[in-house]
Amino acid sequence: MAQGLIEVERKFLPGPGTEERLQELGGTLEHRVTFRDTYYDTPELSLMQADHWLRRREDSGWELKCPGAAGVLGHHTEYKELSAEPTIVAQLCKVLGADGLGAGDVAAVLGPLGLQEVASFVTKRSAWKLVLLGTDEEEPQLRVDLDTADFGYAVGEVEALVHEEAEVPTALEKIHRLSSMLGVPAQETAPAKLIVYLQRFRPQDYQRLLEVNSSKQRPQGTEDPDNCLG
Ligand SMILES: Cc1ncc(C[n+]2csc(CCOP(=O)(O)OP(=O)(O)OP(=O)(O)O)c2C)c(N)n1
Ligand SMILES: [Mg+2]
Repeated sequence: MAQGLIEVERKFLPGPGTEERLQELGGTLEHRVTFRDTYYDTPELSLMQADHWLRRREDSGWELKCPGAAGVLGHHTEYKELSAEPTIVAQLCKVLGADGLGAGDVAAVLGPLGLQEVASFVTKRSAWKLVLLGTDEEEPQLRVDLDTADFGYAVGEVEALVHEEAEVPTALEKIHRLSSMLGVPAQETAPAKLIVYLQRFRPQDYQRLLEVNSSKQRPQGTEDPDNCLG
């Protein structure tokens, strides 16, 4: 992925007819791929608590997702994706309040920053692309990923990659239109694979994240329909 693009996406729960529906809508299957993601954080989950998500994806290298202007908003999320290692290291140092580690490899700063593996799982993905007919602008093209993680959780995402914040509203409008054409209920949200992994295999970490997010996002005593952990 090109450096610093903004990923705008909406997750949903795919059904048995989702691929057929994508074909009916003119979508083309780009590829089916299998990869392992390994996520890293401090023992206190300082990165995740700051809405930063560091992972090494097999065959793609290091990636850091940082919140965009919206972060998690209602049913969609907006993240900047960093993939150049010096940029990732600089951002990690900033978030974790560390100085003087230079701008080297991510692997070299894991130890000094106290980062360790917190989750690792394999995803089988079918990746689709689609141009919505009847829209004035072809860009941004929409992508739909249908993922199944090796711990038995399936999730889809409709996403657009844009270069700047000004393009986000158009991207969102298209994402919502396609989601509706795919039959995704307007109010449906689906958690990220990593969040379900933590919920199942690291329940204390999951609880900790939930508490931090709840206290950040809502006034005391109110409901939390848009909790960013989905
Ligand atoms: C509903 C919701 N979604 C995401 C987040 C934030 N978040 C949780 S885990 C997480 C990191 C994993 O992101 P995700 O898009 O689920 O991973 P994946 O689809 O495998 O990667 P891609 O190929 O798209 O780059 C984020 C950003 C959130 N807080 N709430
Ligand atoms: Mg995604």
